Amino acid sequence: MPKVLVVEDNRSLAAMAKVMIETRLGLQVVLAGSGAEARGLIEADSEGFAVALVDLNLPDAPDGEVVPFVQSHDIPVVVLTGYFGDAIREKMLKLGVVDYVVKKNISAYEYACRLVERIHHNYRTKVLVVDDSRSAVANLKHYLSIQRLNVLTASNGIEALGVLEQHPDIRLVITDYNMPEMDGFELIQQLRSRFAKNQMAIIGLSSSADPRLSAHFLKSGANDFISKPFSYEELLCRVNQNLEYLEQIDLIRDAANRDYLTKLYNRRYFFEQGESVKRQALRQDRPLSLSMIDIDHFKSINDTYGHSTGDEALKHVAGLLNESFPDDLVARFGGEEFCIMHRRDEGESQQQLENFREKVANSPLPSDSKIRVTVSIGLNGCCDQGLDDIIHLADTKLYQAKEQGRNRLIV
Ligand SMILES: Nc1nc2c(ncn2[C@@H]2O[C@H](COP(=O)(O)OP(=O)(O)OP(=O)(O)O)[C@@H](O)[C@H]2O)c(=O)[nH]1
Repeated sequence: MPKVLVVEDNRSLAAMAKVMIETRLGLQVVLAGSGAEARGLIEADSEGFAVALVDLNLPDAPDGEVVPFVQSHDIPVVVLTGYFGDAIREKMLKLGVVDYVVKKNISAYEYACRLVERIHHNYRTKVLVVDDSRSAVANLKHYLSIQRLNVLTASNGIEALGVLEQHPDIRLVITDYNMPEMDGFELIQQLRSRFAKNQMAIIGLSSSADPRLSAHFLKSGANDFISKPFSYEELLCRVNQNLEYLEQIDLIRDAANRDYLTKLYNRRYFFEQGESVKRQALRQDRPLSLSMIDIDHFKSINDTYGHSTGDEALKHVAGLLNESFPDDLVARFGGEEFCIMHRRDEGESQQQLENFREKVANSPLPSDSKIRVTVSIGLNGCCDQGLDDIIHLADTKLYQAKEQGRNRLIV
């Protein structure tokens, strides 16, 4: 699990930051009460810290001396300071800290917590910078790298489209307006024909004094616009805002696609995705198979131990499904019934499903070692029938498994 280092001599503030980061972000926090302790922890730690929150004024490092040391170990730093002035701001930005937070009240810690989350996500977020000026690209790359974003570059629109072919998971494009070959507007139009606004953010960039430019960028499909020259902080805020917006949309989309209790995909998503997995497999001539899985005598679990134990059993089986079929499309179809689209043929799936069936039968519920459940399974190959028909065939086999005594697989 990624770790966060909090360097703070005030114990209650340190404890508050720890609770906030651990409960909200699920990241592990390591506390250091002094500069010396921070140095010791960093030197002793081989895995490294994803980010550090560093108090500027420590008894043994009263003037931010810890900051360069932390940075020299390639750890991004968010500075916490009780006092704020232009001199400190200049000094910290020159050092290349991610941001500085004035410790005025709890909202300062909430902001710091959001920055930690942002950096944590940025490690796996790709940004494309498109500008024909090498110095502008270098400057942006430097600023974005401070925030731990993965920066790709292109010097015009045509080159940018090529980079996107290689990296379709780019989440943010920052593009200049005036470029040879293909300018910023044409690039945005091309991008918008492939990526919707809630899939990829685009920030337009220009040094032109023409006031119509920002509106033109936004009308072309950009999410935002920055005038050159800009400060590091303006860039930070705009980039963060746009990425946060995309991630909120991802969360909403994900919540709509998943079952609330087990967090597996729901039936609607299974049908939506299943069709495209099927089409892709057909195109690439790869095998597929489909299984229906049902927990045996589930009603009696509810009746004997109560509904919450029934819920726990569902989550338990869902956990084993995730563990056993990490590459497949797994969904809760409703009640105590699950469906898997396996990216392999019947023979291979049969072996995997037998292992899974045995694992379920041998794994008691975490809360009570006396309670175990079993599952019945129907498995069918995926040929050129429709998804409904394949599900129906697997379902028929599942009922045969029930009729033949349960806790078994019928192919
Ligand atoms: N706890 C809990 N129970 C659920 C949930 N959804 C459905 N159920 C219960 O699951 C039970 C399914 O029972 P049945 O369809 O009779 O099947 P069964 O008892 O598993 O019997 P067989 O399938 O024939 O082995 C019903 O009692 C539902 O109320 C849920 O989200 N949580």
